[in-house]
Amino acid sequence: MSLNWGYEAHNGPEQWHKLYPIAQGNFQSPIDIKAQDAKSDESLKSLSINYNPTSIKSIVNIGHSFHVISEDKEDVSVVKGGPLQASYRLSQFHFHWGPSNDLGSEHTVDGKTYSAELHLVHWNSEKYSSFAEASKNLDGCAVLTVFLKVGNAHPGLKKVVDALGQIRTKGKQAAFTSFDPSSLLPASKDYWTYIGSLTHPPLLECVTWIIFREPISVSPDQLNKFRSLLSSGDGEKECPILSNHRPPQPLKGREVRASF
Ligand SMILES: NS(=O)(=O)c1ccc2oc(NC(=O)c3ccccc3)nc2c1
Ligand SMILES: [Zn+2]
Repeated sequence: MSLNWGYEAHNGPEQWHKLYPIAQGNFQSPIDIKAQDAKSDESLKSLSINYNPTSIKSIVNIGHSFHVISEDKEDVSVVKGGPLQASYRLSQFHFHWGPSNDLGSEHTVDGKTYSAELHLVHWNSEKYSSFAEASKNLDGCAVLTVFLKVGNAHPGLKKVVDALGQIRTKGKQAAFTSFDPSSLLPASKDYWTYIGSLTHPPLLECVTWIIFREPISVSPDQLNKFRSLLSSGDGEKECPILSNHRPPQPLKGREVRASF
């Protein structure tokens, strides 16, 4: 496998360990959450999520997905509380999806897949000075995760989906401002949490995962707009991003806690 890892048979999740041996590590993500094995933990505080729409700046096609970039030079959009021992700064958010609506999420719940999964990526700005530095540490990152269940169109997703036409090909970037990521969170803040990794290379084991139990809705048309993004660059043969989800990885004895 060359350095350009992806999600196809020749460069996908089953090949990643050849260049990234940590892929076979003991704290890999995603996982299948077995709801009845999750330990209800009264000591888990409620999450304090404070997002400021002014921190959201741009949207970029990174080839295997798209990122909505948050300005992270200061603590403007942050999450703390819950399982976190520090304040974590929002760096970017993105989604994972599949070729059809019956799969696409990375985490699963009792074997159930959702149509897509939102990751809001944060890094510990109390201890580290950047995502890159934080990602080298077990307490470096926190990812808030929301499942997307196919059904009605989600109003909060509309602005994101409508911007995808401006970043159709790999490397394209567009201004994307005054967006409140909180509009993508479910009403209930019940969550599961466990220690794991980034779900694609460099697969670093630096993430406190916080996964909301309640999904938000997404319409088939909105999902098709995700799939209309191209992994190919301008002028190249068009190659749509139909799948960018890693399958669940071995739990290796880790505990999953529930806030509810
Ligand atoms: N699917 S995931 O586990 O949420 C996941 C997986 C791999 C990731 O690599 C990065 N890098 C940056 O955000 C970054 C931001 C600024 C500078 C350098 C890197 N975020 C990731 C999230
Ligand atoms: Zn992700």
